Formats: sequence, structure tokens, C-alpha cells
Amino acid sequence: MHLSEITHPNQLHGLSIRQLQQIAHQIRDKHLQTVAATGGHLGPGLGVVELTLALYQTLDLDRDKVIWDVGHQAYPHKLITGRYHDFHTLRQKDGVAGYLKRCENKFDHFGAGHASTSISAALGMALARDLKGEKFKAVAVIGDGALTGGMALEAINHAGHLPKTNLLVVLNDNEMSISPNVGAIPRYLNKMRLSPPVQFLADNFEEQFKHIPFVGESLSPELERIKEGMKRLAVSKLGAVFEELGFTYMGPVDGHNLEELIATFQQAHQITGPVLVHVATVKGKGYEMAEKDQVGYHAQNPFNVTTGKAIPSSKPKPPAYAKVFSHTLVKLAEQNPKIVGITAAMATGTGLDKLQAKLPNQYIDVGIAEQHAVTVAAGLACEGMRPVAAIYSTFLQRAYDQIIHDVCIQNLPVFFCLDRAGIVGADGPTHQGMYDIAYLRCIPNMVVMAPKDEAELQRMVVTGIEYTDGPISMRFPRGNGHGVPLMEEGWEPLEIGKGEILRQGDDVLILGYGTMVYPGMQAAEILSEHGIEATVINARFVKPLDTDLILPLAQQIGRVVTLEEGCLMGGFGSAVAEALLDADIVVPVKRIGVPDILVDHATPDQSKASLGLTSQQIADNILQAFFKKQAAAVV
Ligand SMILES: Cc1ncc(C[n+]2csc(CCOP(=O)(O)OP(=O)(O)O)c2C)c(N)n1
Ligand SMILES: CC(=O)[C@@H](O)[C@H](O)COP(=O)(O)O
Ligand SMILES: [Mg+2]
Repeated sequence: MHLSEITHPNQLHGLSIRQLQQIAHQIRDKHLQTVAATGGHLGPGLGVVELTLALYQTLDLDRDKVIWDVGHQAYPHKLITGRYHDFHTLRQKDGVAGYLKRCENKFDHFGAGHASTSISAALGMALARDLKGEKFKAVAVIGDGALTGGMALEAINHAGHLPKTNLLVVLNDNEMSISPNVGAIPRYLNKMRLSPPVQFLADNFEEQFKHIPFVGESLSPELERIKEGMKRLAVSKLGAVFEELGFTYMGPVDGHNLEELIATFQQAHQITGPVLVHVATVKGKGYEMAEKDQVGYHAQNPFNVTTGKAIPSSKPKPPAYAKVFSHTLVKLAEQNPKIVGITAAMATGTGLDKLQAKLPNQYIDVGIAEQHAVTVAAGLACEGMRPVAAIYSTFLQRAYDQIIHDVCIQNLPVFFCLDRAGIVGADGPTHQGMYDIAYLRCIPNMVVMAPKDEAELQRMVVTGIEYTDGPISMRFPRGNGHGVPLMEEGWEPLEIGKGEILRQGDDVLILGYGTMVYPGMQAAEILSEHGIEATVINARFVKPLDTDLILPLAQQIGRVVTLEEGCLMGGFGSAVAEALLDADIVVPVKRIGVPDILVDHATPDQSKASLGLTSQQIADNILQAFFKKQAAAVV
């Protein structure tokens, strides 16, 4: 049977190891060729090909439910659940999603994208199953990185307390998060990986006794019991933590040995209560470059399969915001030993790996533990350090209570740097940085700012570091800057709460925030071609809002437009509208941003065009809203 003929995982039933190995080869090839063409996650999925095939062969997917943690490693799952022929549309607009989605496929039992949720979800389904008297197996597949997330431990704590609730947790241990995994849990797992497997101990014991004359031929029941005791002793040593937490621990199992995997899963399915099968895999298995560079091939832009090199872009790109951020932070940290950069397992994405390389004592990676990261930052601030919590906008959502409870209520000077704020593109709705303007500006004591370009980002990094009156946050987008000149040092901090006028005109007031300032300027030029002159403001701060600048202009000009790359509800436009209302300034306000919808995976440009965020669309919107003029001719 060829992979392309599989539309249901149950078609794996009855296939020989040889046939499964052939399908594994076809999965790896399809996975590699597709990601090379579209970009996406590579190492994670290549590492779980055998695990997926073995697990699914031992399950009935018309009944049983497999929940994948994060889901970035579930491309093999997608390929054997009816998406083979659409897989070339991976992570493209209207194409196959990069994570599991319940609405995409009936075998995607739980959506993810954010880590550490799978055990909770699977346990919830198992509890429902038992309440309904149903019989399906509930299986969570979680990586060693995701296991460092607090939610996973909360779920283990709960499941381990339910000896009658059947639940299988498959721990995919490849010793990697995106970067090498960190913390005591991975260290413990590694010890188990390295120790001789339980089976070896038991077999060895049997081997010793086989050669004893007369007795050795057939182990008496007593000796059999001793052997089982040896195994239990070994297991209790190897899987002590999980066994003590109420799980039956099995493993470590070679995650690329189909026979061993199938036998282990079959055994695990017979055990009552929570079971954890510890599978040792290699991230990137089967593609040498991904095995050698497991960090670099966690995810890739389109690349040449033969060379492994990224396909060069047609024209040179300005530096990525993340690069400018980390470069500036390292420069400042070299001069200020109190600066400590904190990441939650996103060292390369945030660029903090540069800080780690240069100033390892001023760098902390807490693992996938954003809540912990924020409160560690609060503790550092209590002791006079200058903590910089570099956490993606979407992942910081995980730590909302810690931001309020541990930082803002105590007014501690933590500097939050939110990368990937705004539309991120291919990662889709779970990763869009849509809500940070709204979720941060409503918290007392929090300063909220965003730069218009990478040069202003440098000034805001200095501003954030030098501001110690309380918590302060700065958002910036995924991707590249505008190519404006950058200074190597001597960045001038900004005055807190002050915006800047970029252009003057009497017909309409355009207030841009962050990434929407440049589109606002371009829209003003289009309006000018229609005889409409706009004043354009770079707001810089949404809290405190520069009301001294904005309110008199709003009163004078009489037409206000706000622009933001974030949710309209509670966002920058809301802040402006509230300020006008509180000042009894009654003027028409047009808020342009992201409406109350989920933004699906596409390129950022495609998403912006579908949301009316391009400069042409902004100009058209203003012309129609305020001047009842025909939409501007598309230039
Ligand atoms: C809450 C959250 N924080 C950070 C991330 C970013 N992230 C995606 S995959 C990953 C590493 C996951 O490691 P592991 O679970 O071991 O899976 P592997 O990639 O090794 O297969 C991280 C940190 C995320 N998806 N969710
Ligand atoms: C699976 C996951 O959450 C990360 O790999 C994420 O996709 C990284 O996003 P960036 O590519 O924007 O760093
Ligand atoms: Mg891992």
C-alpha cells in the first residue's frame, strides 16, 4: 500500500513491519519535499513518523482519540488522515493548517499551537467518556519541551490521582525544545534515556540463569517472580517520578523501532489507569541536515532539499525586528549588568540566543513556562535587577494573571518585549499577536508602547530599560523592518506618553500606532492626490495616551482615524475614542484594525489585504467614510 492510498489510519491495521517501513519512508519524503516548498516545521514531524504509525496501528481511529501537543509535529498524522493530496497547500491561505484544527479534519480531536495542553484535553475527554459509559482510548502525545509547561504538570497531577481513569500519555522525548531543552525534568528524562532499558536488565537476568545446569532450562515460578521484581525495581528507578505520581511508566522505548513501539503500545493499552510511555526519538530523523542542526531545522522557510540551504529571497531584506531588538539589548546589557533577558524556550525566535552567547550570566531560559518567566522577572525586579521578559505576544497570553498579580499590582519595573505582535502569517490564529494592546492597556501601572520602525524600536528599548517607575511593555512585529538607518549606540530615550507629528493637514487626523504608522503616511499621500490633506501622528504610546497632542487636533480638524495592527475591541482606537468621550469632544472617529474575527493562516500581506489594512484600502475607507468620494483609483 502506498501512502497516497491511505485516507483513514485504520488502513494501517494488519500491515507488516516491512509495509509500515515503506510507508514511513514515503511520509518522510512527502514531509520533506512539502516543507522544502512551503516552509514550516520539519524536525518535529520527521522525529515522530514511526511513533505515529505504530501508535495508530494499535488504535481504532473510528473510536479512539489522539491529541497532539502543539501539533507542529503532526504532519505525519495529517498525511495518514486524508490530507496527503492537499498537503502541498500546507500553511498557505485556505490550505492545510500547520497545526491540528477540529474544523479541518475529524481525526484532529483537539486544536493546539500553544504547548502543554494535550494531557489536560485528553483527560477531559477520558472523564467525559467514563461519565457517558463509552469505551474509546484517549491518548496524548506530548514532547519533552511541552512537558516543561506548567499545564502539563497540572494535568499529570490530576490524572495520577485517578487510578481508574484510563489515559495514555506518549512522551516524545527528543531532548529538544526548539533549542536544547532546559530544566530538571529534561535532565531526569535524559538520565532515563541513557540508562540501560528495563528490558535489557530483565533479559540479562534471564541470560545469567539459563546456563545453570538443570535449573536454568526453565525458570521456576519463584525465579520468574524475581525477574518481574527486578523489572519493577528497574522501572521504579527509571520511571520513579511518574510511578510515584500514579502513572504506570513504560520505557524508554526506541522511537524509531516499529516492532518495539507496537509491542509497547499494545501492552500499554491493556493497563488500567494513567500510563506514560516514554519514547526516545531523534528530532529531524531521516534528514541528515535536520538531525545535525536540530535547532535550525525545527522550522524552515522554503529550502533546497539537496543543500539544505534556504531559497535566497529575490532582493536583500532589511534586518528583522527581532535581530534589531536583541542586538540593541545586548549592547545595553554589556554596559548594565543589571539587565537580565528572560525567554520561555524561544531563544532563537526572540534573538535572546545572542544575549546567551555574549552574556550568559544575564540570560535565563525557563523552558515553556511563560507564567513562571513573568514571576521570575518580578522577583528579579524586587532585587533591583532590570528584567527584560522577551515573550511573543501570543505566548504572553499564558501569563496574564502573573502580569497583573505579580508585576502590575506591585508596580514592579519589568520590561515586557512582545515580539510577533500583530499578524504573524502562516502560524495562523493560535499565533497571531492580536490582543496585547487590549490586554495590557487595561492594567493599572502598565506603560504600553510600539515603535513605528526598527530605528524607533532601538529608542524604545532604551526607553524601556531606563524606565523604572513600574512595568512597561513594547510590541513589535514578526519580520523585517523598513530599512531605515540604524545607530550603533547613543539611542535617545523617548519621553513617556508623548507622540510625534509626522505630517500636517487640515482635513483629517490620522493616528497611527506601531506598524500602522507607515501605512497611515502612505494613505495620507494617496488622499493628497484627491485634494484631501491629513495630519498624521505617530502615537508611540497607547498608555499613557498623548492627549495633550491628540485632543486639540481632533477638536480642530474634526475627523479622526485610528490605525492599529491588533484587535479593535479594547485596542488603540478604543483608547482614543474613550479619551475623546471623556473630554466631551464629539467628532466622528473611524477605527481601522482587526475586527472581532480569528485571522487564519495566510501570508501577512494576504491577511492585511483581507482586513482592509493596506494604505490604499485605508485611503479608500477614509474617502468614503468622511468625504463621500469614490474610492481612490488603484495606483
Ligand atoms: C505556550 C507556548 N510557548 C512557546 C511555544 C513555542 N514552541 C513551539 S514548539 C516548541 C518546542 C516544543 O518542544 P517539544 O514539545 O519537545 O516538541 P519537539 O519540537 O521537540 O517535537 C516551542 C517552545 C508554544 N508553541 N507554546
Ligand atoms: C510551533 C511554534 O509555536 C513555534 O515553532 C512557532 O511557530 C515559532 O514562530 P516563529 O517562526 O514566528 O518564531
Ligand atoms: Mg522535544
